[in-house]
Amino acid sequence: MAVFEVNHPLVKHKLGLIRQHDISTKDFRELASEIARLLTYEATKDLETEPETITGWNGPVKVERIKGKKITVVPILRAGLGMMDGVLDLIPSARVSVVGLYRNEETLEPVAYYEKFTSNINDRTALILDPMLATGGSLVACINMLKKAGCTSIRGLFLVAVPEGIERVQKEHPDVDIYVASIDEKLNENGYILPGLGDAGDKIFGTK
Ligand SMILES: O=P(O)(O)OC[C@H]1O[C@H](OP(=O)(O)OP(=O)(O)O)[C@H](O)[C@@H]1O
Ligand SMILES: O=c1cc[nH]c(=O)[nH]1
Ligand SMILES: [Mg+2]
Repeated sequence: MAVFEVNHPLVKHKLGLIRQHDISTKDFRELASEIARLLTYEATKDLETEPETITGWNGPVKVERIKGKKITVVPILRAGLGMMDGVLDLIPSARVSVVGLYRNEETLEPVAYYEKFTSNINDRTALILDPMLATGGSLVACINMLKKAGCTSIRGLFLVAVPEGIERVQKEHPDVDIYVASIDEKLNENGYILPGLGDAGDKIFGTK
């Protein structure tokens, strides 16, 4: 498994803005989407292409098109929806598969409540979307659900992660690659990422 921390200046700048404590719902949403777009650019840079000849303005012209497995985007409800528009901006024809998970606030264990996958998920690369990778429990649960459905090619896109969550996923699912805008320091006693973003779901949905 490879972990890519995307150290692009635009990503760093936008992370600085999204960490602001009094950020509005509107700004948080816009920045989550913009960073997701930049992560998508990185997470798709090794997709294979194949040559094709099309008719251009002056006759035949050789172009390239993406070949191989098509993509399904997998937002983890709720907060993952905040990254979806940014990803679909770059991959507009991707199918969307949805996983509903919430973290029990006391045990920090993930609770699954919804699953709706695109057909033929075994023929697609899954791009899991979630702003936060904390203990890693939610990501491991989501990967388990995807693999059970037959998916064999999985990547995850996150705004912020911590080393312990990454290590857990590396151990349980060494075949899954992770793209993250920032690997932060640690979890606090309530399982929140420091310095982190706070509760990403609440910030995207305006529920606090
Ligand atoms: O790595 P973990 O320790 O599992 O924590 C990360 C999960 O917690 C958050 O979701 P939350 O449970 O707050 O649900 P929400 O998106 O509905 O707010 C976040 O969006 C991740 O899914
Ligand atoms: O810091 C965290 C950890 C889990 N979920 C969040 O929304 N934020
Ligand atoms: Mg939440």
